[in-house]
Amino acid sequence: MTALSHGAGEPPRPGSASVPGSASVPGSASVPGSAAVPGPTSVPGSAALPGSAAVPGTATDPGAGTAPGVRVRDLTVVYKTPLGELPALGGVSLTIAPGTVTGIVGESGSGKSTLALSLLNAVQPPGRIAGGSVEIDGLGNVVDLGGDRLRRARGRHLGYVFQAAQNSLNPLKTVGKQLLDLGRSHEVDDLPALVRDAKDLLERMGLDGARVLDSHQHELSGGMRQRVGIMLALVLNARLVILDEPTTALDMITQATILRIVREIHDERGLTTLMVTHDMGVAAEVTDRLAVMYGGRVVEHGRTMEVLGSPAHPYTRALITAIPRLSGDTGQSRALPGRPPTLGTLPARGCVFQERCPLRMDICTTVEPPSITENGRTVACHAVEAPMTAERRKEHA
Ligand SMILES: Nc1ncnc2c1ncn2[C@@H]1O[C@H](COP(=O)(O)OP(=O)(O)OP(=O)(O)O)[C@@H](O)[C@H]1O
Repeated sequence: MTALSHGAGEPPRPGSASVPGSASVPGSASVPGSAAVPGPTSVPGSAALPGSAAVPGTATDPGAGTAPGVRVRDLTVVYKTPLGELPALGGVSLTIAPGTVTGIVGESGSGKSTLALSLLNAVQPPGRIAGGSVEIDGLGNVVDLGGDRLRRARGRHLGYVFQAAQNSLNPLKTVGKQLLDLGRSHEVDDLPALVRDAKDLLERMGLDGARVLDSHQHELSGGMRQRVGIMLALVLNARLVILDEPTTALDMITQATILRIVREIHDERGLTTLMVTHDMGVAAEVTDRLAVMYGGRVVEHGRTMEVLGSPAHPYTRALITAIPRLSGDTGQSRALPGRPPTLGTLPARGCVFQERCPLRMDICTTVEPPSITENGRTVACHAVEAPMTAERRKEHA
């Protein structure tokens, strides 16, 4: 997990426990030690959609108003370690269809937060994007964006909440004051409408909107602050929303409720949403597509119900078997044996999952499996690929 630090609008450092104030909030003036916010200027696609409380007076932006698609290609992100630069993402490719909610699941350290940060070009030292591209409709390749263009893009197009959102607010200002700062920094000219939208969002998430806007950070519980973080990510009406475990301070039932509400807002406003989660149950309920990560790779990606209903990759199968309510048999559920790799223990060659894989073959120790896509499902596994190839041969015989 990761946090988006604010102060200077600096993005977060994945994996670093020491990131101050995290979850973030697009746009807005930052105050030292405050939650802040990279990315200024105007509000993304504010054309009102049915049911949405759109932000009025916003920019005329070519990418605004429609849900963007995202194409990640061969993305490699490395972190500097005592052993040298090691890849946290090793050539990830992932296509996110416009208008979908895509869940990213996988054990701790699999690279979920690093991937989410890369979509904002927000990987911080000691990490860096070492190769590949992230094409976002209306924005282009964000890996090539920098400086003011990048800050503007984050505000206009990208709403985001990173984990630990509860620590990201400015302790010196009320939430309402921070909301107004956010609106001004994005050139929202109807600030009263922005406040109405914020209240509406907070109330949908079960809070007293007026009271929360009048409160300082210390007057709110962790779960309330996380909901404020979600509100701030949505209130500017960005069309691409990136949520990295935004509800961990909430109990399980409230988490599920809030994510259901996020899903409703996604549908009403016509967004593209990426949601990092540890919770496969939540993923099953609110996502359209699921990408399963392991060792800095996307090992399987497809329609959520298909991935969960008939997992192809042995890692996906193991993940599902480890969760009783998904495997449907509490007697059968068991923890995945072994440990996920760290940057220093990733196999130098072959498949990243080889050490824990029940289907391991000789080739798995020497050749990295390619990602093969069939019928909307992408799987990177030699053991899965062999039967698929045989099937294809039969079909063409
Ligand atoms: N600042 C850093 N310096 C060195 N290594 C890092 C740093 N941040 C992340 N990593 C490493 O990169 C890999 C991917 O980390 P990342 O935080 O993206 O995983 P994750 O799947 O989001 O994990 P979690 O579920 O625990 O948040 C891990 O091995 C992690 O230890």
